[in-house]
Order: sequence, then C-alpha cells, then structure tokens
Amino acid sequence: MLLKIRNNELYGSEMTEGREEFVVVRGAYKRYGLKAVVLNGLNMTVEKGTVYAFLGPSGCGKTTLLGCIVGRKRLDAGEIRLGIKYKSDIGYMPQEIALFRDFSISETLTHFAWVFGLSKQQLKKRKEELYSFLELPPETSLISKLSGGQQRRISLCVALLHNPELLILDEPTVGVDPVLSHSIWQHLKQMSTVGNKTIIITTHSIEEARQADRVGLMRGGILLAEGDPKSLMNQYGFDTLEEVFLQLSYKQETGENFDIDCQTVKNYPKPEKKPKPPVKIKSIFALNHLIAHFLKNYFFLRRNLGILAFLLCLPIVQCTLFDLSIGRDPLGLKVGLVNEELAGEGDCSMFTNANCSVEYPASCRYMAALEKKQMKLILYKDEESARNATKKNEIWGFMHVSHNYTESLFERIILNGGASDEALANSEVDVSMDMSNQYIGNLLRRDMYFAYMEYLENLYADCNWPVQAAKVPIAFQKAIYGNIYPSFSDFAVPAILQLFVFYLPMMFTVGGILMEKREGILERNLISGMTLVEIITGHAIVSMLILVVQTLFMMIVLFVIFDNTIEGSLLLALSLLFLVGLSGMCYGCLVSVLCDTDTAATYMGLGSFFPLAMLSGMFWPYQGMHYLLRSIGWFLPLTLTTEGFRAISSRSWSITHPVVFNGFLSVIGWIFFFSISTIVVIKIKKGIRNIM
Ligand SMILES: Nc1ncnc2c1ncn2[C@@H]1O[C@H](COP(=O)(O)OP(=O)(O)OP(=O)(O)O)[C@@H](O)[C@H]1O
Repeated sequence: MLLKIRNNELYGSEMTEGREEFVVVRGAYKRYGLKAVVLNGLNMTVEKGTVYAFLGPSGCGKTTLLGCIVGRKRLDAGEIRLGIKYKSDIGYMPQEIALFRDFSISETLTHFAWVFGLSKQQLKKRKEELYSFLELPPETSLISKLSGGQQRRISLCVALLHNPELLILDEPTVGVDPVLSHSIWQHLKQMSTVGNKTIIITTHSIEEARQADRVGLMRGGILLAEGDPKSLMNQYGFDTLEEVFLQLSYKQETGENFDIDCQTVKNYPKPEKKPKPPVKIKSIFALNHLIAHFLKNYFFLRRNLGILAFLLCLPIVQCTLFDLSIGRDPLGLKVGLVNEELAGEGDCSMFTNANCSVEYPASCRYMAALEKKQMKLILYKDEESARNATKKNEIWGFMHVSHNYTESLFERIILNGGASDEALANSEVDVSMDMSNQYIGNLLRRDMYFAYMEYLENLYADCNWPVQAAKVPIAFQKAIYGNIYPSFSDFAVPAILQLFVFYLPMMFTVGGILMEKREGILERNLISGMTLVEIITGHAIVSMLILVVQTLFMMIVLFVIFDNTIEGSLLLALSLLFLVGLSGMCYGCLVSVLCDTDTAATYMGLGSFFPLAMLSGMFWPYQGMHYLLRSIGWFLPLTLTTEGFRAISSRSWSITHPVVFNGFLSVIGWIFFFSISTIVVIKIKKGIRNIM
C-alpha cells in the first residue's frame, strides 16, 4: 500500500525555536526495481545539536534513508540538505560490524585514524576519551575474539573517532548490556548538548527512543510523525510512544489522515535529473587514504602469515612441480621383445662382438641402442605371451625379430635392390604397440626410430660401408631459433608463466575485495570519504608488489634453477609479464563486482580458467584448433601474450616485431576492457554496496 501524508499537522510538536536545521529531507522517493517503493515522499527535519531517534519496523526503509543521507545511495526524487559539505564530516556506524575481524583493536583504530586523517597525537587523545566511556577491552584484543556487544562498541568507537559534526548510528545498542547502553545514550546526549553534534540513531527499541530529543516514527516509506517524545504523547493523549506509534499505524492502515493511493507506481515521480548526493568527497585522491590502505594490507598479511607464505610459496612450488613433472621424457617404459635370434631366451652376452659379421646378431646392437634410450626391454619366448602381457598392461607393446634377421639385413644392405622378398620381410622388425596413450606411444615410436638409425649407422661404420647411406636423406641443420631437439617445457613454460601471473593477482584481488564487501568494510571506507580510485590504486600497488616478488621467484625457479630457455631481453619479458599480472588484477576487480559471493567468484574464476587455458594455445598449438575456435582463440587474454613471450624467450625478438608488439597490444587492450567493464557494472548496479 502506497501512502502519503496529507497534512503537516501529523508532524507533531513544533521544533524548538532558534535551532538550526541540520538534516532536512523533503519529498524523498526511493525504490528498488520498479515496484519495491521504500521511501514514499518522506519528510524529515533534524536540528543541529540534537539526538534524533528514528523508529520503525524492520524493512521500513531506515537504512535506505541513512544511505541516501550519507551519500551512498541516490534518491529517485526529493531533496536532502545537510549542514555539512563533506563525507568526512560524518561518523557512520553501519548495522553490520564492518570491521576487520583479524585485526586487533589498536590496528583497527590506527587504520581508521589514517582514513580520517588524524595525527598520532589526535588519535592518542581520542583513544583515551573513547576508551573510558565505551569500556573497551585491551587494545591488543583481536576483533574476532570479542563478543558481539564489544564488537559493536568498537564499531561505535570508529564512528566517533574523528569527532564528526554529524553522527549516524544504525542500531548502535543492539546486543549491548543495558547499563552500557544507557551510558552510551548519556554520552551521545552530552555530545549533542556540550559538543553541539547532531546525532541520528535508528532503533527498534521504543523505550530507548524516549531518551532522544526528537523521534521520527517511520512506516511504509513515510514518517507518520516527528517530534519530541513528550509532546507526541501529549498530542495523541497516550502515556507511551508505543501507543502513539500503534495508533498512527492503525490510522495509516485505514487511510485516516493519509492519502492512500496518492503515489501509485504509475505516477511515481520522475524528475528530469536525479537529486544530487548531499555530501561530497574532499578530493578524489588523498595520500592518507592510500597509507590507510597499505596499513590495512600490512596488518592483514602480518596477522595471516599463512596466507602470505601461501602467496609467495605457491608460484615456487607450482613452477618446481611443473619442471619436475612436465616436459621430461618418461623413463623405464617396459617394452617386450620376442627375439628369435636369441631363441626367445638368453641374452646378447653369450655372443662375442664380431664387429661386421653375421655371427653377431644385429638385433643385439639394436637392443643396446634401445636400452640407451632408457627403454626397459623384457624378453618373451613367443608373440602370444608378449601380446598377452601387452593386454594385461605389463608392457607398452612388443617387437618381434625373426630368427634370420641378421643375414636378411646384410642381404638387404649388400644386395640393395636385389634382395629377395623373404630377406626384405625378415629384415623388418615388427612392432605391435598399445597406442591408447598418445604421448607414450609416440615417444616409444620416436625412440625406436632414433635407436634404429643409431645402431644402423654404427653397423655401417663397423662394416666400412658409407655411413651416409644408413641415414634418412634429410639433414636437419642447426636450428635457426631454439634447439634442434626442442623440449616440451620450453613450449609450455611461457604459457604456464602467463597463467600463473594472470591468475595469482586475480585470486588476491577477488579474495581481498569480496572479503571487504562481505564484511561491509568497503562500504564503511567509502562512506568515510575514501574513493574507489584510491581503493583500486592502493589495491593495485599492493597486488603488484606481491606479483613482482612472485614473478621473481618463478623466474629464478624456471630460468635459473631449471635452466629453461630465455634468449631475449629479460626486461621486455618482465614488462610483458607485469602487464599480464595487471590484466589479471583488473579481471579480479570485474569478477568481484559481478559476483555477490565467494562461491560465485570461485565458479567464475574456475569457469574462465579452463577455456582460457585451452583456447589460448597453451597445451597445444592453437594452429591445430578447429578453424572456428582458432578465430576466437587469438583474441583471448593469454594467447597473443603467450606467443609474444615465446618470441622473446626463444627467438630474442624485440618489441618492434609484430608478434611481440601484438602481445603487448593485446594485454593493454584487455586491461582497458576489464577496467571499463568494471566501471560499467558498478554504474549499472549503482554503487559498490548494491553489487553485494
Ligand atoms: N539493494 C537493495 N536492492 C533491493 N532491495 C533492497 C535493497 N536494499 C534494501 N532493500 C529492500 O528495501 C526495504 C528496506 O530496507 P532497509 O534496509 O532500508 O530497511 P530497514 O528499515 O533499515 O530494516 P532493518 O531495520 O531490518 O535494518 C527492504 O524490504 C529491503 O529488502
């Protein structure tokens, strides 16, 4: 039901004459979505130097109105005028604790002292004053170890720290001992009378509200009445405020004294321009805010040494594991051999090596060459048993050498084109493989070919035949770039580095921002006058500092300890990595504004990791992808940068080469894309708080 106050008589008693109006709200409208109207033409006046209690049932819009007053939310229509100009003149205590749970009280107050720009002496003085009246626990106590009531008192202490002109407290006494609650009220009243501070308190407790100079009774998006408690009770002829509120609520229900259908969703006011926030920030960038941010990270990491160790050790462990486990040739692979020349049993040691003679089985030479390739040969009597062993997965396949292999081979070589069909057939080594594992199957095949060529060349040499004739007539000359026998790790290292450097800052950013969002700390800092620019700059600096150390560790492990190839300019390679890290951080910012919870962020992080890794040509050259995917793949954040890094590390190309240049261009483009998307999402969701 949408309601509007018909006349001003309902505003109860007259305001005290001569007092300056400090918070004036006129015709305030605010809705979430199209239908959920929360403020419905609300009027409210708070005088300077008074305590104003804001009473209303849960969900009636108190927090929304306070959000509009402190400049975190925008009214849809109406006006708010304040006796102050800047956010930093407001002390705001939100409903949630909004404190760093890992910090001690002293660390918390130091952080907020920097946020408010207090000097050491000012902080010391304020601490002394606030400690005595708020009965705070020892300074070294951790926030997480305090009771709910104690935490609320610290939160109140933070709001009071800079002695603000306007104090806005959202349910400050919930869970606080009644005696202490009374003393807090006394202190607030003293602040208003002696210090001329203006205080707005929301509360559910009608009894508590009686202590205020004025109360506002809110229900259904409007103030039903406003005035000093005694006058309100006199005016309506009741002994308690509760009865007054009940009476006004009945009247509101029945429409008596209120226009019931005045503001339907249809004629909800739509001014040409949205009302401006009533307070401004002092400057878009202040050094003390940046220091507050650094201090916060320092305290956090000092309190969470496990997280710091994880952040620094993860890249070391990952790179070490990568180099120890990936790209190396598998050793000791078992392959069966049915060698009829050895009558299916025995070994080559029973023959004396007669250099170039059919007396010495050529298969023994081949066996020796195969074993040099770290293959483990297992002899079988016949093909049947070798096949069964393959089927039982005891060996990766088997080779079969016929009983007259050596004579046939000699005939094949000496007679060349004139060798008999039988000799040609018997001089072949038959291989039956388990090819279910592509990598192992191909590696074994490669080693069988290479070992064969090696042993054949040796045989030719021993027989004084031209060794050249034993070779495949393709001569691979020294590689122009890279090694003639390239290793898989040289192909994979640039990709792995990019992946780590992109995802480590992303994780750190998402973790940090979501934690602050969830706890309401981000909101509190923004209300205290910090800007998003300061918060993001501070975060970027800390995140990049950690990334520099992480990258250094990774480079040492990969290129110094494990000696992976880095031929080109180290500075260029590091610059590219730094930009990739920055784009990872920007991606983290986007994820944290898009996602409301850690779980959603984890899904988004993991969900993007696999396509990014696969389509970026990291595990397989992207030239091998389906042509449709290839046309997308090059566009992804890590594809061109990986190619660029490969070009620097193994080809020494400079920034002027298009491959390297495109890598830089791509990452800079992605940094812009992620940053602009983050700003757009924040704008669409209308502020950081609403994106929770
Ligand atoms: N960001 C938001 N998006 C959509 N609806 C919202 C949002 N914030 C608040 N609301 C809704 O607006 C209404 C008023 O919320 P608000 O927090 O202002 O109430 P409140 O009077 O402060 O309640 P409480 O006393 O329980 O804190 C509630 O129905 C709430 O669900």
